[in-house]
Amino acid sequence: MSKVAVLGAGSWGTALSIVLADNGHDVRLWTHRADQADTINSTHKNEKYLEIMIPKQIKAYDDLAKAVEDVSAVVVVVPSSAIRDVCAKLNNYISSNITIVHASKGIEPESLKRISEMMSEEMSNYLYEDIVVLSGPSHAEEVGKRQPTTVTVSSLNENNAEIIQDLFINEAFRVYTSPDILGVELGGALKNIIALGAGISDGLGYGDNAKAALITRGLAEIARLGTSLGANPLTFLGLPGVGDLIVTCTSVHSRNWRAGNLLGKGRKLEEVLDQMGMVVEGVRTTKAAHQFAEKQQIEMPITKGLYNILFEDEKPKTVVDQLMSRSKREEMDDLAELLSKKYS
Ligand SMILES: NC(=O)C1=CN([C@@H]2O[C@H](COP(=O)(O)OP(=O)(O)OC[C@H]3O[C@@H](n4cnc5c(N)ncnc54)[C@H](OP(=O)(O)O)[C@@H]3O)[C@@H](O)[C@H]2O)C=CC1
Ligand SMILES: O=C(CO)COP(=O)(O)O
Repeated sequence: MSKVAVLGAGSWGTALSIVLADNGHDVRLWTHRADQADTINSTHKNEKYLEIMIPKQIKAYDDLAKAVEDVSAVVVVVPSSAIRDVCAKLNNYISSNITIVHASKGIEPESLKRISEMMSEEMSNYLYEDIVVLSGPSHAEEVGKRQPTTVTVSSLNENNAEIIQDLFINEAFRVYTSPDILGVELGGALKNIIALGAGISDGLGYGDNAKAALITRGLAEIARLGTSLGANPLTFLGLPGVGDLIVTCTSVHSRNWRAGNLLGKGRKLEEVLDQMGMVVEGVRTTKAAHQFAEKQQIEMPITKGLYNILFEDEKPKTVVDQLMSRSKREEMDDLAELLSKKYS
């Protein structure tokens, strides 16, 4: 049994706490809201975020210092926009013998940093190499019900990845390892852009053909950006790539798909985000990926279309028409080249 702190009491932090509690660990769920900590401790519910009973051995805290006291591992699972703030505070209370994993999905606009990079910048006690990421096709709503789920953990420090694998793995939650933290983080972040697109497509009333096209050509964009940075292209065919694309583009649980769906039905972005009440990471990540693609001159037409819908007030239908009337080309040209370079 280990003492583990989970930082972030939204839907994913709550679901991951349940997995840890099922594995017999002493779980401290930290929230920045005192009233939410009281409610969780007295009712064992966190209804705004997850409609499920929370095991009694999960204790909620609003005091970060107390939540991380004597723990052997910390799971950071706040929205990407809060990562720097939370990790800067965390740095005051922990030392490098605690294993840190994050389960958030995003890229920071302007700096274009991944989550593990932001974390190591904010935590002087931690090396980038030691941080672990947990990612894969895993909606909180199903994990909370103990439905079969598979994820991947990755770190340059193989030992740390295995510690996190052992912490979480159980009969309903199967955890693989991967050495490709770059690919694992990029796959998890970038699929949210495509999920917004899939929601928009459904909202416009398009069918399965359009969604399959978005998933497949979206994967090509993700792999193009990822391999240009040095990720293993095969990572994008695994759970953090295709796996997460499928689950997020096809599920009504997905916040990104749901937000896209409302946009496709003609609603305005601000209105949609207000209504969601939960983080829609794809919006921020679209901005970051678009900036990256422009800077590095990487072809990402779906991302560009999404950027135009979200930030330039372009009509979704116009973007679909533009994507469908691009000049003709071979399907695999640059991807085949990337793969052959990697394996030649
Ligand atoms: N939900 C899911 O199924 C999955 C989510 N993820 C990823 O996990 C991350 C978190 O997502 P999710 O749990 O769904 O998000 P939610 O919107 O459900 O919850 C976010 C939580 O973070 C809290 N929070 C926001 N800002 C801060 C801050 N500065 N300090 C402390 N806490 C803060 C929120 O508090 P408040 O109530 O005050 O807003 C809320 O409790 C995202 O990156 C997401 O992509 C990954 C896989 C699955
Ligand atoms: O990353 C997720 C599932 O793997 C959750 O996606 P949403 O944030 O779109 O719900």
